[in-house]
Amino acid sequence: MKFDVYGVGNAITDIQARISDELLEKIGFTKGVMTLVESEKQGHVLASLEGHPVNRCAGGSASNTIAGIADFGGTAAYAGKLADDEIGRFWLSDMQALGVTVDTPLGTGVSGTSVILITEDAQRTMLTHLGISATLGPEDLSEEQIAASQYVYVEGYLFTGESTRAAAYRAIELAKKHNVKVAFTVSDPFLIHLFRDEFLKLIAGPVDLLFCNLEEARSLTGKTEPVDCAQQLHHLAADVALTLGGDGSLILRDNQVIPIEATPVRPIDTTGAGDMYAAGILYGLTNGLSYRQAGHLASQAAGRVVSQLGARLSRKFTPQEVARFASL
Ligand SMILES: Nc1ncnc2c1ncn2[C@@H]1O[C@H](COP(=O)(O)OP(=O)(O)OP(=O)(O)O)[C@@H](O)[C@H]1O
Ligand SMILES: O=C(O)C[C@@H](O)[C@H](O)C(=O)CO
Repeated sequence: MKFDVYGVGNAITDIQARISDELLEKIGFTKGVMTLVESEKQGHVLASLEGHPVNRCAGGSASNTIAGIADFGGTAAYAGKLADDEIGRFWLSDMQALGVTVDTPLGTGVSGTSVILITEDAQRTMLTHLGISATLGPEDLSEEQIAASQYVYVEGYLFTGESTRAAAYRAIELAKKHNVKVAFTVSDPFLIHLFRDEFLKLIAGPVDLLFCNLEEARSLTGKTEPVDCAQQLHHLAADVALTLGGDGSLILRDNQVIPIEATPVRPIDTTGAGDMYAAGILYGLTNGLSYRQAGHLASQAAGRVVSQLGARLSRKFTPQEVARFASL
């Protein structure tokens, strides 16, 4: 079996609710970022959502990207840790239904969940309890599957734990050993405050393709203008995809700046926008598209996920749509 992409991440199930800014303020978490919390805290927050419809959906940053690649018709494998509980089995069956290879055995404990609060501006605020996902370690990776992949995709969230950080480094090491490209997503601005030097070392070292959003790029570079941020990062990494929310994205490749427009949509929920964008780029690059074509596909895919509730596409792309969007 050959894979377009092998993903490594915290396997998380999302529990989503749409709430007002007033309620978010009352709950008291920073809007737009991910905060790690204990499950008791999640329970208190969920209890305070009385009367709000709550929806459940498989999630996790790298796993959303891997699911997106499968949605386009790509081949993918994933390493992430789930418990043998109702949520873990739900997550796994969702991934397997997409044809994604996940060989990490279910463990004992509690599966990771993220309570995602979506405000009227379509922004998402995430309260994540990692549970067993934090125990993913180097031993959970498949060297054989990594060697059979074109890219390994590593999420920055893995750096919040010793075991998951070791898994990230091992995945990168195995990728390099087998001449597999390394793609890395910064994941969240708070991680840069904790791991700036480490991330910069990775970006200037083994990372072949970097994904980040504008806030992350500004924080990494100290620059303000998107193109200045992207160019500075491109001095470090061969390929850079800088996302700019509703303003689209910039792809930098061979000292060339490729601007990609956003797809005009009515935003409902931005959860997973960056993840789905990465799916479009990675699917495109591993399936013969140019960087510009991959960017168009990524923009269409991210636009679709922004115009619906949840991080996974509720309506998949047909092969005809993939071909049409990629040729724009
Ligand atoms: N309002 C929007 N309208 C259209 N497309 C959007 C909008 N917001 C985001 N996108 C698309 O999604 C891509 C990624 O968005 P963004 O830069 O917000 O990433 P992100 O911060 O990583 O997202 P998230 O963390 O919410 O998943 C953008 O480059 C764009 O293509
Ligand atoms: O970053 C996002 O917008 C969402 C995801 O990465 C996601 O679904 C997640 O990490 C929580 O499960």
